[in-house]
Amino acid sequence: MRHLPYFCRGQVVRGFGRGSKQLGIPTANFPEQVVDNLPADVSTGIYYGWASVGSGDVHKMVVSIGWNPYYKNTKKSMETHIIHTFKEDFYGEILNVAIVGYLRPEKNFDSLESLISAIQGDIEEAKKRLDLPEHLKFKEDNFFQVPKNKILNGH
Ligand SMILES: Cc1cc2nc3c(=O)[nH]c(=O)nc-3n(C[C@H](O)[C@H](O)[C@H](O)COP(=O)(O)O)c2cc1C
Ligand SMILES: Nc1ncnc2c1ncn2[C@@H]1O[C@H](COP(=O)(O)OP(=O)(O)O)[C@@H](O)[C@H]1O
Ligand SMILES: [Mg+2]
Repeated sequence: MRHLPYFCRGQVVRGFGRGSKQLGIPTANFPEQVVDNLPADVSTGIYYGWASVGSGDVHKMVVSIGWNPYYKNTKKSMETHIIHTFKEDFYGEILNVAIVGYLRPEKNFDSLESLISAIQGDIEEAKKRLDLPEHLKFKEDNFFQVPKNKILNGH
């Protein structure tokens, strides 16, 4: 496993629309290119860390990297659930993430309910761990100090 933290940003794209509708847990999906550029030593699995949208506030997050065995995806995805209630969707905006810790490997489940409760467990565990000083410090990292014009008008 790579030495964390791992920082990355990219545009939020559409996935299969399952996160909100089937699970009640929306996940902001990164484009294929961002997923393909993950270092080989960032293994698939469920991680936690910090995230912000554009130049917005930094929130706790959980992120899933892999093939979603429950849904048997054929393409690897990287999906971030931000632990915050947003007023509206933010497709097309830049999502900034700092992955600071690993929770567990991806698993298959025998029901949707079991998948949902596993994810809810991940969220509770992430909330606790992110309060530890060793993780809390990354909330203030320079990575998140992005000037507005740089990220809104792009690249
Ligand atoms: C914290 C977290 C843990 C997850 N764990 C698993 C898992 O163990 N197995 C799995 O098949 N999918 C897992 N998922 C992925 C969900 O299946 C996925 O978010 C859902 O299919 C939504 O996909 P969509 O963005 O394409 O709509 C996890 C997602 C999150 C946010
Ligand atoms: N707390 C949140 N965390 C992640 N995405 C959120 C959140 N609140 C709203 N969203 C929006 O919901 C979208 C993800 O919903 P989801 O059902 O997973 O659809 P998709 O399959 O298109 O990724 C995100 O792209 C974002 O615009
Ligand atoms: Mg999603």
